[in-house]
Amino acid sequence: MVASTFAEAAEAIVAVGRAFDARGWAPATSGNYSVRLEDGSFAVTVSGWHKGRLTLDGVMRVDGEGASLDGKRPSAETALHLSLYRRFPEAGAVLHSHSPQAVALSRLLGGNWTIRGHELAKAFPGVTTHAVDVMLPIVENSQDMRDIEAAIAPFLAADMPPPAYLIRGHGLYGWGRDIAEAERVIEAAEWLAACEVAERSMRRDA
Ligand SMILES: CSCCC(=O)C(=O)COP(=O)(O)O
Ligand SMILES: [Zn+2]
Repeated sequence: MVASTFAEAAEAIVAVGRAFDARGWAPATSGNYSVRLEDGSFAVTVSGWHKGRLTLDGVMRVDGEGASLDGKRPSAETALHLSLYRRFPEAGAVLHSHSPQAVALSRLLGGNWTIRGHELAKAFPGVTTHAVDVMLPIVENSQDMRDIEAAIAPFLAADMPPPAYLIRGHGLYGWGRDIAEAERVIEAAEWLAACEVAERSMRRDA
């Protein structure tokens, strides 16, 4: 993990918001992004901003409990970011996208999502071959972040934890050692979700 200053993190978060919005992964005011800072606090998006139109003002600092350090209101989903940082001390960034393909897939599947036989799975940290199943959990949505944290906790506690997870009817969470790695995880999961949805519709039509 490369420790960031707040200024570096805020610039990177603004750039991620533009990139995700350009790809249709941040409609309306959806999505949120965070980076672990060198002093142990976290840079996170301010709640309610359109993530494609973020400025440095739309990024703020919270402590490890999610308390605002600058009077701004952090993302409503800050607790989900912080639980990932607690579980993975090496994680330097957490990103959350709301794409149509990830949300559609989460609604189509009754259980978790197993990615099988895809070369692109090698974009996930630690995956070195297509010949391995990568399971991304899908947990139920809730307006109470404690419900989502409790639902994902057993998966994150596993010896081989997933590189990302989905919240049903809501979106995708991915993380990495730094924002570039977290972005790669989200990009791979989003592409794989689009592929899965396309494949299922082709099978249905065949
Ligand atoms: C209209 S988006 C609903 C809230 C959400 O899911 C999200 O990702 C954005 O919430 P935030 O408080 O981080 O702006
Ligand atoms: Zn969300």
